[in-house]
Amino acid sequence: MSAVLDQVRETLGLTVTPVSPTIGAEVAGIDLRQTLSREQRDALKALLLDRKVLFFRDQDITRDQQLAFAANFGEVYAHPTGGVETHRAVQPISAEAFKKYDIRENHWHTDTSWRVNPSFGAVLKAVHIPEVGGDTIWADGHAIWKGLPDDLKAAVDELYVIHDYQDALNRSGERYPLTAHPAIRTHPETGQEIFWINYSLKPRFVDLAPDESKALLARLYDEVKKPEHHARFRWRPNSVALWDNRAGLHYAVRDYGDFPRVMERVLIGSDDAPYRERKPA
Ligand SMILES: O=C(O)CCC(=O)C(=O)O
Ligand SMILES: [Fe+2]
Repeated sequence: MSAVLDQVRETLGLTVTPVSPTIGAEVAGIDLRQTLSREQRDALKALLLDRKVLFFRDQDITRDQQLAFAANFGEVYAHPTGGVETHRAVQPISAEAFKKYDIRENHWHTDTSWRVNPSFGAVLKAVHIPEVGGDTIWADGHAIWKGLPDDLKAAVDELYVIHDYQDALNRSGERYPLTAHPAIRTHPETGQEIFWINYSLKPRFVDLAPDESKALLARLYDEVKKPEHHARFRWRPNSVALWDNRAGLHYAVRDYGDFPRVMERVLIGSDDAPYRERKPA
């Protein structure tokens, strides 16, 4: 495992348990109710860059503490669909909360990709876990890119994808312009090539005919779905996840029937680091 993990274990007494070779780790030995020291914050940031998503158990944090934890990594962003009554930037994630939109989290997606500068990441807390099911899966965008067959890599390398939030929100009456991002982005901090297509926002490739675009997206979706690229998390009450939205995709599994499932999410700012142009392969 990476040097970052060894260093964090030694210097801060954290227990870091990777859940796959490249993505995900459970982190114990830290209390998210407390203000983080600079060393703790820097260590978690380094771990996050390395692991792409971090999981914490038994963190009985208030909404204010969740906001404060998120703020260690950037400015908190209030999503336009709104927050809980008491906190505008704590977004309820549940069937109930999404009733008036066409938003579904059981597509492979990235968060707020309709923005010119999408979010850096998010802190998600489990509030009410269904009796069965309701896991969340994160996919390593770099592993997806690396695993693409050469012809797919070449086909997608220079393409831009449309992110269409208007369609998802059409029942809310709000208006959003279309945004385009490269299908393969360079991560602004790690420099990794990241497969970054949001399948929940009616993706289509700029410069491809609709049929061609659809066929290519479908072939790529098969790559995204490969379990080898995934870290799957089984929630318990007071579980918390922190992910780097620039590093891959995620998917909330809708396998809990009518059991209620309630999560609360704090989005972390925009990814203000400039998107570097990718060097030709
Ligand atoms: O509900 C979940 O597990 C994840 C939902 C999601 O996609 C998000 O919070 O960004
Ligand atoms: Fe999401």
